[in-house]
Amino acid sequence: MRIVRTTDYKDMSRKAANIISAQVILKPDSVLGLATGSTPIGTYRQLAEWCAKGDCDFSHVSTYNLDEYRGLSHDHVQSYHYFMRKNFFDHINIDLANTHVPDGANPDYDAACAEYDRIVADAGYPDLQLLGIGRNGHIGFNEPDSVFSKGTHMVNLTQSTIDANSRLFDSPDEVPRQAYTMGVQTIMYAHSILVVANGEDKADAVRAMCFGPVDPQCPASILQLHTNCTVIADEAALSKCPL
Ligand SMILES: N[C@@H]1[C@@H](O)[C@H](O)[C@@H](COP(=O)(O)O)O[C@@H]1O
Repeated sequence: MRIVRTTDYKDMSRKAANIISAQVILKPDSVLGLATGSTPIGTYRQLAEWCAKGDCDFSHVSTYNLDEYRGLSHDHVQSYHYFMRKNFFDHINIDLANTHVPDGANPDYDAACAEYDRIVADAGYPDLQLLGIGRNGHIGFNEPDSVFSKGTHMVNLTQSTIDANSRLFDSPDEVPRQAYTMGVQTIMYAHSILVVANGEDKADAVRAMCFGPVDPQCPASILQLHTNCTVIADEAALSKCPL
């Protein structure tokens, strides 16, 4: 696991965007695994800026998002389908047909999850998987558990995740209680992984991810076993790490 320290959120976002941009320059038909949350927004903005200048071409790229709330339509403003269009896809030259997000609108979770596993596997798994990290060490929506999850599956969100994500909804009651997420094993199949983290409220999770025991109680800790994983984090997020 490589750890890159950045001064602040902007610096983190630019460095992460540089790595994604290099991936796409070196392999124009890259398969990218993408994440939601507030952390990667700056990375997406930077990439969109470079794309507008002609420095980064997404026309042959395909994308697979980690997760989606169960029960939200694709155009619901809090859905991750909507989030990705608003924060990234609408601002780059990607073919929307090549973008994929688990189908939270399909109430049949077995079918929705099996279908997503199939298309991610058919794509050969991401060349680069971008990840944020939850305050409790979750990745995608893989919450602390007694085992590491495998393929795409439905999860019941923990109260701490519901509380953390409620800032994006009008009221906590509106936050969906369930989601579909790629499993930890699928995430580990990515050929390279890039984790972005900023702010003091991520410091415990970042310490557990990078220096704690590999334990499903901190799902991100398994990334220590990935052979090509880079963590880009600001001073505050790294403040509890023994560096
Ligand atoms: N499912 C997403 C995760 O993929 C994301 O990493 C996490 C942290 O979000 P933020 O970056 O807003 O702290 O939030 C959500 O739970």
